[in-house]
Amino acid sequence: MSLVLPGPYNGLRIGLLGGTFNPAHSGHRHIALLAMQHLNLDWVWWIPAAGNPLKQEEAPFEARFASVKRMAQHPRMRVTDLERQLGTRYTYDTLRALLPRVKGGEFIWLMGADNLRHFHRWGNWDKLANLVPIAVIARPGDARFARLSKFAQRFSWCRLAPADAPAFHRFMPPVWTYLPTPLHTASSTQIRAQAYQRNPFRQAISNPAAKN
Ligand SMILES: Nc1ncnc2c1ncn2[C@@H]1O[C@H](COP(=O)(O)OP(=O)(O)OP(=O)(O)O)[C@@H](O)[C@H]1O
Ligand SMILES: O=C(O)c1ccc[n+]([C@@H]2O[C@H](COP(=O)([O-])O)[C@@H](O)[C@H]2O)c1
Repeated sequence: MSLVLPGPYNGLRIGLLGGTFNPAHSGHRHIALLAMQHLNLDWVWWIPAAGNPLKQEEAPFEARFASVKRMAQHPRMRVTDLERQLGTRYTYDTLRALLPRVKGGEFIWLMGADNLRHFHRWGNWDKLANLVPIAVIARPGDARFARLSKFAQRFSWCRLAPADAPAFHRFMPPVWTYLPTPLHTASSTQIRAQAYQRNPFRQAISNPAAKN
């Protein structure tokens, strides 16, 4: 199967920012910009999830994709429907399908600190950590959940200091870092809740009350 990639990758360092993006917001852009800066990324590829295995009641892919397009306007950011093309939902499956097709590129998985807390519930989470370096970016919330997470404990031995993270390429995964960057409070849940208060009928497709 041929894959339409969002841009060049050979010899380049690319951050992969997967997300449900229901909708994309300025917090996502904030972490994409910080990751670029702290990890010396050439590009950030935003990957709207085909369907997050741990979430229900997502808005249609097309609407989420369009919201990412608006938020990712930057000369070194691209949006891709890779998961749609690959037919994958689990990140492990996405990366296993993608990485062999983009040899010559250096890829880093980007995620907010909230995802560390439940990372051990992701499909093949420990094998996933063996596929790519992972950069975790600070997010408001109780930092203990990240610090005490199964992931942080299991992989404590291969955690790099933030200053060493631009040298990810010198290490075989598993390797990860936690970037204690300035915080941004935006959240999709909050945006959906505000939209719902303004007009409950129009928002029925992603009623925040249905999430928990
Ligand atoms: N304000 C933020 N600061 C840091 N990371 C964030 C922030 N918002 C989202 N992220 C990260 O961006 C990625 C995609 O997030 P997602 O699309 O789930 O947004 P969200 O605001 O967390 O959504 P929801 O409120 O619906 O759970 C995740 O890795 C998440 O941790
Ligand atoms: O593979 C999994 O089991 C898995 C579970 C939860 C989330 N993910 C991925 O993690 C990324 C961020 O998810 P989210 O819910 O924070 O938007 C997105 O690309 C999801 O597809 C992946």
